[in-house]
Amino acid sequence: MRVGFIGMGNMGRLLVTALVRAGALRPDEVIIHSRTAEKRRRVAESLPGVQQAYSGTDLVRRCDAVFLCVKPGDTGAVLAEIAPYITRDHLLVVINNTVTLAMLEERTPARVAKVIPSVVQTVARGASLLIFGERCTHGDRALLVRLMGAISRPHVIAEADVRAASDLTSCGPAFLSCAFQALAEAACRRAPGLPREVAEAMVRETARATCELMEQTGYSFADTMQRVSTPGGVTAAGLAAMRERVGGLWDQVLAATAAHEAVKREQLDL
Ligand SMILES: NC(=O)C1=CN([C@@H]2O[C@H](COP(=O)(O)OP(=O)(O)OC[C@H]3O[C@@H](n4cnc5c(N)ncnc54)[C@H](O)[C@@H]3O)[C@@H](O)[C@H]2O)C=CC1
Ligand SMILES: O=C(O)[C@@H]1CCC=N1
Repeated sequence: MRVGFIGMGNMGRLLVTALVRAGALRPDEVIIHSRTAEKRRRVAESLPGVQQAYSGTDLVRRCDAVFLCVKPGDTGAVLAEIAPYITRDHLLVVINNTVTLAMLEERTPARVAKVIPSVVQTVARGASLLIFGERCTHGDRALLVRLMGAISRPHVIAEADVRAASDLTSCGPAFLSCAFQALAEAACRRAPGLPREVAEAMVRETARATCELMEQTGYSFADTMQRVSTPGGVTAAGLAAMRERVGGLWDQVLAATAAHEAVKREQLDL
């Protein structure tokens, strides 16, 4: 089995590194290509045994499965180069939601799938999303579940649900960081003696421990809120203030990502 990765930016580099370090792929099973030679050289040097391809077509000819780790807008150019060399024996995997499985199936005879990773897979944690096209075989499904299972908790979902689910899993680290940063900043405005880095560390430690508490006890979010809210106490007062705004806020955030994605999909040269 040879698995190729085209695009050695943040995500391509992260996936190759995490999969090899987790032992999900042997270095000699991995072939990488990136538009910038320096980027692929750096990754190959950091992972001895990983091979470099000198063009997209070189990579496709040498691989059974190919991950397209480029930005949605660069997918058309990559496909223009590699599509003539893609056969039905290839598994073609896209890692963004803007490019649809139907677009790939139309352009190539490959079995196609979508894997939505997350930056938290740098530490081999968090959720990933898997979406399989109709041409995928049992072996393709097993392969992607095994690979992503080595570095994350994979969830197989319908393509129609990916935008919102991806807001939880792949945009999630940014959205949660934004919310946590605002919480720490609000505390610092009220407690001038509290250094910002200390407030941010307090939020991180509390977030990590809250998740561990829920995992270990089986508490839901509602259970956790109830446990913390002493009757007549301060948490309930704070939650009442939050509830006025937070539902509508997240609806707006998810509407913004969906609208942006729709525009970008319209602009694809696919
Ligand atoms: N950053 C994140 O947390 C996540 C990103 N994604 C998706 O991952 C994809 C890549 O994102 P990033 O790695 O953040 O972007 P990036 O810009 O860091 O990396 C893209 C890489 O593709 C290379 N590239 C472009 N055209 C090429 C071509 N024709 N041949 C070979 N290489 C080429 C570029 O040189 C660049 O290194 C995007 O589709 C994004 O939506 C998905 C989940 C999470
Ligand atoms: O911001 C983006 O477009 C990518 C996709 C999900 C996370 N990062």
